[in-house]
Amino acid sequence: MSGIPATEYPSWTKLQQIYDAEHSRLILRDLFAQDPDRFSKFSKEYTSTSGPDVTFLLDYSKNLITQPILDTLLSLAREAQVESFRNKMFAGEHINTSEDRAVLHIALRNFNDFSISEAGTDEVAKVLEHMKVFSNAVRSGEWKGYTGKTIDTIVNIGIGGSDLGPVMVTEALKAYSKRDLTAHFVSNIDGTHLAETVKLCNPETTLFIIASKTFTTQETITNAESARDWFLATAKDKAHVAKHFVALSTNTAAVTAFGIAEENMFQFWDWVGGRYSLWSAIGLSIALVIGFDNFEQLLKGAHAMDQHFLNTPLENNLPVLLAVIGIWYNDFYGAQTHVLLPYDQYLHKFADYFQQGDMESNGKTVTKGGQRVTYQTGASSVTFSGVSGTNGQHSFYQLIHQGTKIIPADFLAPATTHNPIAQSKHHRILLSNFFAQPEALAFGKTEEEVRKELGPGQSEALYKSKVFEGNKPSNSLMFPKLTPATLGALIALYEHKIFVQGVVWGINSFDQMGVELGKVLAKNILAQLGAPADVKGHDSSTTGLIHYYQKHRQE
Ligand SMILES: O=P(O)(O)OC[C@H]1O[C@H](O)[C@H](O)[C@@H](O)[C@@H]1O
Repeated sequence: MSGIPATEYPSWTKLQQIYDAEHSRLILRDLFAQDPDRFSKFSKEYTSTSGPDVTFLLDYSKNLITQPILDTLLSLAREAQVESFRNKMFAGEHINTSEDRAVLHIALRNFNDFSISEAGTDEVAKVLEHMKVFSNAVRSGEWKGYTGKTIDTIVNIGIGGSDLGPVMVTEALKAYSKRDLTAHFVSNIDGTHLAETVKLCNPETTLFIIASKTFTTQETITNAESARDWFLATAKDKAHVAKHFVALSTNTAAVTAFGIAEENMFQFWDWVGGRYSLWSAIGLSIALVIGFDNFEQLLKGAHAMDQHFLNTPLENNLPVLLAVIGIWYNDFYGAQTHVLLPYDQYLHKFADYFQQGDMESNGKTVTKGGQRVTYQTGASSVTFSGVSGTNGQHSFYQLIHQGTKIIPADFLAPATTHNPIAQSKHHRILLSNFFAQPEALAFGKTEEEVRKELGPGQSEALYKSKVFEGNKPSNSLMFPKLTPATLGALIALYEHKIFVQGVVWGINSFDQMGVELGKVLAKNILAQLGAPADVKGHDSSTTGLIHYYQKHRQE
């Protein structure tokens, strides 16, 4: 985030030279054969030094790197002043320069460990207490709906960062959930999302949580207003809204104007980016589903990872290692994609979540200094979403194994499952795939092996089609069990990875101007949808599409 183009660092030039001279010789089969200690050299175990016990193993030995390459990648990080910018973030400096804001999601899980002089950071504990009292009251049944019934359903209405984090975490920690409280998440402006959700709700026992940092997001406010209409169609009296609607926001004026009392508003601050907000009041639905104590464990697990990131030399710093290895593929191998592949059904939304985290943070073409970059950013950004476990193997892995593209992958899995059904037979099968896939990707299958396997007399085309070139890189990350604290640490690990990449690329990882443009354009068109004559100022394609809609709509 220095704003200096990455190409100006001496290590960038050196990496390009190394790539040009050596990449054809960087063959994982050979690298492993040459060095029996490769695994121990290129893997690290993380153990938390504060808070709840969290440990995991990061194996990065199946990457197309040697020690000199890794050293040069780390030099690049040093030249880009990653350490200094990391310290600035933790100190509350306004590193989000385009919006002149601090970037302090780390303050939300800091538990007064280190002091930060930014307005609002002193209020974090108060909001956490508010969340605790409220979530306990709802979970215990003490908080009643307008007819005196206990709340049994919550509906979080939010989009982007005000949706994806709570969705991902409540799914990931379902094993810790309160079974008699059902949670729904409505994000899409498509009325179908709300309509299908309220079909499952009883207005007397449903609590709506309106989650929006700005409280101006069109989708969220429209969904919230329609939810309120749906509720009032039964409840009639507007005074009942207070028992069934709460807000999570930085915008008190807009929340009160909507009709939600200030005491039912959970505050956060402009230094919390939307895609980094699950640790804030935006996590209220998480606290409701898994209980406040577990929510606190999530925060503490993340805080311990923050300390690791802050205090560990770069060569042992796990977010930094993931970041620079990602840069190696993105900027020197030209990789367009990076996949997150959790072998854990509970983590089936993990990639969805980091799609926003990575792509909205680092999908930028200009540096902080305003120069257009000449290299790829937002790298490792496109993730395949919605899959976990072996499901992906039966859909898109073919392209990773035998396609023409290089797609680096991160495999994640727990050693122990929360659901050891059939004496953990399922889990052993799952994990055997977790071990087998990175191995197959790295080492492939040679033509010689295929010929031996198939025997003579087959067509040449068949022999060739069964060859796996291998040399496809991956990281493997294994943890004992998916606990709230472990999940917190994993999320923080990837958050900091994204931060480090942004610093090296010289971009601002904390604004999202691209998203803003879409909002403005849609608003203009919305005003023109009435009649064909209103449709003005568009290209012939857009005009044609709007005219087709106007001809065929039935409202
Ligand atoms: O929480 P809100 O203010 O409603 O914003 C919701 C989302 O809006 C936009 O899409 C931003 O790019 C996201 O970062 C944000 O999470």
